Amino acid sequence: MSEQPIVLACEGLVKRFGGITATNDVTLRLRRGARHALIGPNGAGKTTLINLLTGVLDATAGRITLDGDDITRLAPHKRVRRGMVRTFQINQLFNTMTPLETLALVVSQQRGLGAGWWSALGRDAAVAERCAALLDQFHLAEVAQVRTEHLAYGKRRLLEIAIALACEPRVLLLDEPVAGVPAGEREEILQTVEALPAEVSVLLIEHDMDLVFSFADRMTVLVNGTVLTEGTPAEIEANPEVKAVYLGHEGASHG
Ligand SMILES: Nc1ncnc2c1ncn2[C@@H]1O[C@H](COP(=O)(O)OP(=O)(O)OP(=O)(O)O)[C@@H](O)[C@H]1O
Repeated sequence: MSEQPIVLACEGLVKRFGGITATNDVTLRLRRGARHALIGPNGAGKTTLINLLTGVLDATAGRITLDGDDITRLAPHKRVRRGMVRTFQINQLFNTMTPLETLALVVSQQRGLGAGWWSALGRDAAVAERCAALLDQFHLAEVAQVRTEHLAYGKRRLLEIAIALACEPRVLLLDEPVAGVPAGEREEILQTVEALPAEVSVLLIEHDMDLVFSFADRMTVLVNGTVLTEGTPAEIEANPEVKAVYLGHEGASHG
């Protein structure tokens, strides 16, 4: 893994909100095909960092590069076009659409078919095939025609990841995929996340330590906006500083 080139990097990234430094000199490097987790207690600055990487927030200082190109000041949609995609919470989805319609919209948009998405699904075999493959991959085939507002919560979270993947990302920022998902529906999401395409570089932000430790081959621990340490899951688990930070929180041990 260490031989793989760096796809996404931030160097010395800083974000201040008035007197609060939410991101403090953060350097992070994501290699091609990475399974990298970003963890940290509540308020550590994970959401702020994701917002900086995606361009929702402007950095106060520092630099972000994608495939070596400086994207620090690039608009969010242009970062998506360059292959960096994040998952979005369900409340931003079209609730009255079905998973099939939603994916057809994203896939046809992605292929430059624009507003002709619905007829594209009927006429364009490639769009229909891609939608069918995504529905299959994300365990959504049997609910493909069900309006999203009627889907079980776990299925909605799967649809969120399917939508992100429909954008053909090279870098996927996976934002708390199992947050709020009932126990009985978690396994399906864990399996699906494990089965994401190997060539896609994934940065996972997650509180669930079972998922983090089963998924990640590299971890960065953020505390008070600062990188406390970075390492393999074994190194992170054995690190007394990490343990101390998590005491009284959700616990950095798993299983
Ligand atoms: N728009 C803002 N204005 C002022 N302060 C902010 C803003 N956004 C975040 N902060 C502060 O920055 C710090 C980091 O917040 P952030 O939401 O990034 O943490 P987090 O690690 O994502 O937390 P959680 O796991 O609870 O979601 C917090 O102290 C928060 O209060």
